Amino acid sequence: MRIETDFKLDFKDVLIRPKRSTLGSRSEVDINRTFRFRSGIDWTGFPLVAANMDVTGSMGMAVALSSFGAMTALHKHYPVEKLIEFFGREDTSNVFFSLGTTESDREKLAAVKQHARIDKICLDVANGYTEKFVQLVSEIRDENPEAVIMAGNVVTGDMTEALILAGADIIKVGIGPGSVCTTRKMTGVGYPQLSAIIECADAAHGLKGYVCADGGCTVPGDIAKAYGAGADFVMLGGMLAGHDECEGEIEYEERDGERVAVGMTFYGMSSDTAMQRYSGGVAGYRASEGKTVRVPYRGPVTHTMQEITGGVRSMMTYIGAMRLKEVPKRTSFVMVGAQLNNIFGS
Ligand SMILES: NC(=O)C1=CN([C@@H]2O[C@H](COP(=O)(O)OP(=O)(O)OC[C@H]3O[C@@H](n4cnc5c(N)ncnc54)[C@H](OP(=O)(O)O)[C@@H]3O)[C@@H](O)[C@H]2O)C=CC1
Ligand SMILES: Nc1nc2c(ncn2[C@@H]2O[C@H](COP(=O)(O)O)[C@@H](O)[C@H]2O)c(=O)[nH]1
Ligand SMILES: [K+]
Repeated sequence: MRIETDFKLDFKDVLIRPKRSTLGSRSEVDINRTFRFRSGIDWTGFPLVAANMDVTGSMGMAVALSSFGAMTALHKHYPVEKLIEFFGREDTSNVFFSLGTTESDREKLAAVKQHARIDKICLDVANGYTEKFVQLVSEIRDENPEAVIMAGNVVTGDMTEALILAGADIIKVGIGPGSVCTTRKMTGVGYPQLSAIIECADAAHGLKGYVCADGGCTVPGDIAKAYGAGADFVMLGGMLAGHDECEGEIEYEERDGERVAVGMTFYGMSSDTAMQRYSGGVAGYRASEGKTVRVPYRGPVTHTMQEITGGVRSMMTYIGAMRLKEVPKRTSFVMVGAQLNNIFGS
């Protein structure tokens, strides 16, 4: 047994220190960034990604976020016909095709590729530390030499490097920080998300790779901190749940004779709910590592996206970063014991 005694940080442990700047307005900053991937593909946009979860990784979300220049990783449970139709019809430069480790996921990708161009792939597993996963990344790279490949999840520099060397362009970072995740509770495994981003970004950038901070953002300021820590992309589940563009039943209540939308169910992809839906239950040797919650109904995602982009723009003027790419260089974090005044709620 060994103990690492460095203190590792989460979003809640830091604030970003303001710096003098020449920027006069939040309209002057550019939240878009251009990436050149080693496959040769360029992408320009606001590097935010809707998570490949049933509720948020929807085709409706993909269309809505695209209008903000942001991305969506579709969930992996769409039937092949629907994917062929979608990838054939829409501009999909902001859309990831997601797959896990099963042979049927790969067959689906192959089938869709016969009809449409797939140039962004998200290879997503709970535990990115297995040799099998490294092997899978390298096979998917061989089969898709021109695609941008995002792969994860991991939380340390060594595994970030291994997956980039195996062929991934973007490493997805986060084990256990998610809003409907119970991995830390069930397994005791995890890593504080801000430190994970800092350490994985350092490793990835040294190899000309990128990182996507996945999970744990609860407010726009957490997204700002993720960019400050070196995240090239930020993935959101919970913050995008509850909107019209999500997949899932909206719940209604009668209020004063009127039927009003009040909530929506949101669940982890490793929860009982997901396992009942896709695997006919929880296998005997494992436990669920996700929960099912009811989130308030929040209307169209546009308003939430405006809050997010507005928050990021404002952060950039506070630290004098004209472009998103400059944010980590301009970021000094201060460690804090408390950060929010909750007298009227959070
Ligand atoms: N970022 C995070 O912290 C987490 C994210 N998730 C999300 O939920 C989705 C579904 O997860 P899930 O159904 O658990 O599995 P995955 O779909 O990620 O992985 C399944 C494969 O990995 C093997 N595996 C080995 N060790 C583990 C482990 N510790 N946890 C999970 N699988 C393992 C499984 O074999 P076998 O079943 O035989 O063990 C199976 O072959 C993931 O794709 C991810 O999006 C889930 C948990 C954590
Ligand atoms: N441990 C688990 N993690 C999960 C599960 N379903 C999804 N996830 C991860 O969470 C993020 C989204 O995080 P959020 O804080 O923005 O909501 C998602 O991308 C996955 O990596 C799960 O069942 N268990
Ligand atoms: K998680």
